[in-house]
Amino acid sequence: MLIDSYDRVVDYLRVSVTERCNFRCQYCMPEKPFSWVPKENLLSFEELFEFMKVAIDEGVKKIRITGGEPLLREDLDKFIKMIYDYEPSIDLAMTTNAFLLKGTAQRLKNAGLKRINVSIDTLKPEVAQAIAGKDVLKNVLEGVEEARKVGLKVKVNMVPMKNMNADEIVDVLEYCKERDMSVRFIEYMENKFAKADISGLKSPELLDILRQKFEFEDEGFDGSSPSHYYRMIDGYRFGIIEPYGDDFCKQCNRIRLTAEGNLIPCLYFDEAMSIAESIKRGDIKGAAAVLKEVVRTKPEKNRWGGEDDEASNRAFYETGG
Ligand SMILES: Nc1nc2c(ncn2[C@@H]2O[C@H](COP(=O)(O)OP(=O)(O)OP(=O)(O)O)[C@@H](O)[C@H]2O)c(=O)[nH]1
Ligand SMILES: C[S@@+](CC[C@H](N)C(=O)[O-])C[C@H]1O[C@@H](n2cnc3c(N)ncnc32)[C@H](O)[C@@H]1O
Ligand code: SF4
Ligand code: SF4
Repeated sequence: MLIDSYDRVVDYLRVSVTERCNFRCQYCMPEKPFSWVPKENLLSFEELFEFMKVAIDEGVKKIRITGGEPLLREDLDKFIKMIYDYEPSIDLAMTTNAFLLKGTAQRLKNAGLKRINVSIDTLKPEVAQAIAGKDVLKNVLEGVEEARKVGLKVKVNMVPMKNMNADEIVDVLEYCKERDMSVRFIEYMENKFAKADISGLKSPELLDILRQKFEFEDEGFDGSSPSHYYRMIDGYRFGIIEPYGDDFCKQCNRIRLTAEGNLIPCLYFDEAMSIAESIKRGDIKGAAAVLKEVVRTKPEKNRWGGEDDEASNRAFYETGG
């Protein structure tokens, strides 16, 4: 079992398979194109899998494939099948923008993927275009329908922003509720790659808007999910992810692996250790030692909105959010 210095059990590995993305979301990516990490620096799926076996053997029970946009990486279904075949009981999930999901959902499901979290920030085509930098909404919504049809469990993430999509909070919730998909509203996290003038809605503002339309009760945190959950009278649950509080850090169970093989103890901080060398050498003991060291050095909590109002230097498209 992997246990950090604050007695937290680490059993959730988020794996970013690429930092590349077909969207340029205002809150995540710079507007101007930039140079990506060269493809030769990426670990192959076989190499990533070698490390994942180590992590599973050490006690990881939940694996999330993310990015950038994970569906941009070829043969993702084969990678998912490798993980599933090694340990079918793993909670095997993916976070995606869903643009390419219509043509891939069935293959991913057949390979062993159990559930997906999809970003839907708006239901208006022109707003989707403004946020993502291209006309994406039709593909996204078709991708979600296909995923549901093939039997993947779907959750939705929305980042509500003032003067952008804040007036659609109720609409997005209703869209999800009608389809029995849980929605989580994510407070915008400041980072140096986002468009400078974004102003995100904070939890009290979100709750005020939702209370005008719905009745619900505070359910608190659910296990180790970063989301604070609320339950409506009819049983429907929605969540709010509040990184500016650090409540969910107390039960943090996660580490992150980038496509280049950097193992990251905390989403907020720059620190990371590479497993690439050990894995390429076939040094499984070395990779396991790096994993244990990263878990040992996991910080207690983030510093978003701390005394100095700090913002993260980390790119979410690199770490996978
Ligand atoms: N500050 C902080 N935010 C996080 C962390 N994990 C997830 N988030 C935020 O929550 C967003 C949604 O996460 P998802 O990729 O959907 O994964 P998840 O919430 O772990 O998924 P579930 O297993 O379905 O609960 C991320 O993109 C981040 O914005 C974390 O460790 N710290
Ligand atoms: C980095 S993306 C990667 C997966 C996929 N491309 C997607 O968008 O779902 C993962 C999550 O990070 C969230 N995210 C990115 N930048 C963020 C920010 N500045 N604040 C809050 N959430 C952010 C997105 O909304 C998305 O739900
Ligand atoms: S949030 Fe996801 S879809 Fe949007 S730019 Fe970042 S990685 Fe791409
Ligand atoms: S900010 Fe760091 S410590 Fe807090 S939940 Fe996220 S990864 Fe864990």
